[in-house]
Amino acid sequence: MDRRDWNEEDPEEEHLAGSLDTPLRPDAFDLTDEQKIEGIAHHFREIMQILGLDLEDDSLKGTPKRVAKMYVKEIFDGLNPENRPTARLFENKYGYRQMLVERDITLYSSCEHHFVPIIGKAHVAYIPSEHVIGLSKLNRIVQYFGRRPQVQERLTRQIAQELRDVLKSKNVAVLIEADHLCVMSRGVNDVSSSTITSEYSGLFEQDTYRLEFLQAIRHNK
Ligand SMILES: Nc1nc2c(ncn2[C@@H]2O[C@H](COP(=O)(O)OP(=O)(O)OP(=O)(O)O)[C@@H](O)[C@H]2O)c(=O)[nH]1
Ligand SMILES: [Zn+2]
Repeated sequence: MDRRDWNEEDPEEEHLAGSLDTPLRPDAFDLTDEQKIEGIAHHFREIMQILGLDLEDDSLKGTPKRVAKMYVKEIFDGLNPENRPTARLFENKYGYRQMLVERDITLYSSCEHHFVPIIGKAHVAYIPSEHVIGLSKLNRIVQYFGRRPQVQERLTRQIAQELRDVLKSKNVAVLIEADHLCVMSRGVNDVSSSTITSEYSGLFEQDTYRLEFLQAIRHNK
């Protein structure tokens, strides 16, 4: 049996293991956005027709195109690497060496199993060394990876990995608390449960840093 099933002796190796990539087809970028919108609108029209909806109806006739645009340009535009946020780094002239926590970042994503919303909050933290990052870029990174069909586990890890890459530091923490509409509004119809996922690396593997982070995100404004 794999040692790591029982004993996380090498946490660094552990957090780097596994595939973080959103599964994409090799031809994922062959079509332009306009071609994607046209294709999705065509197929969505068929879905609506099969459901028995009257596409001549004033209110419904624009829906296939509306949904297609929403997929390509809004809720799934994080599939397009061109939309990856550029992370503005500033020299850490202030010599700030403590934890920086950006908490309560609004998170919208979509469940890749049911294509319905995941709504929640992301909390991220890092410990600066040579550089600090523009605050809004933390929100933008969360937003970018949220705008894909996702499972919360992968979303959490993609955000953490991006922060490590951008900041060139392992000292990163990410915690997401979210409601899954696929759990709330259908299936088990549970409106009270929510899902918490996290990733800690570098100094955040240590209890003191992790607890400081957890305390910071629980504290009321
Ligand atoms: N691990 C994980 N599971 C998720 C996430 N979002 C949705 N799911 C689950 O994905 C599972 C899909 O299971 P299936 O049995 O194939 O789908 P289903 O028949 O619609 O399942 P029910 O939701 O139980 O009705 C469900 O249990 C969902 O709750 C997520 O972010 N992470
Ligand atoms: Zn789902």
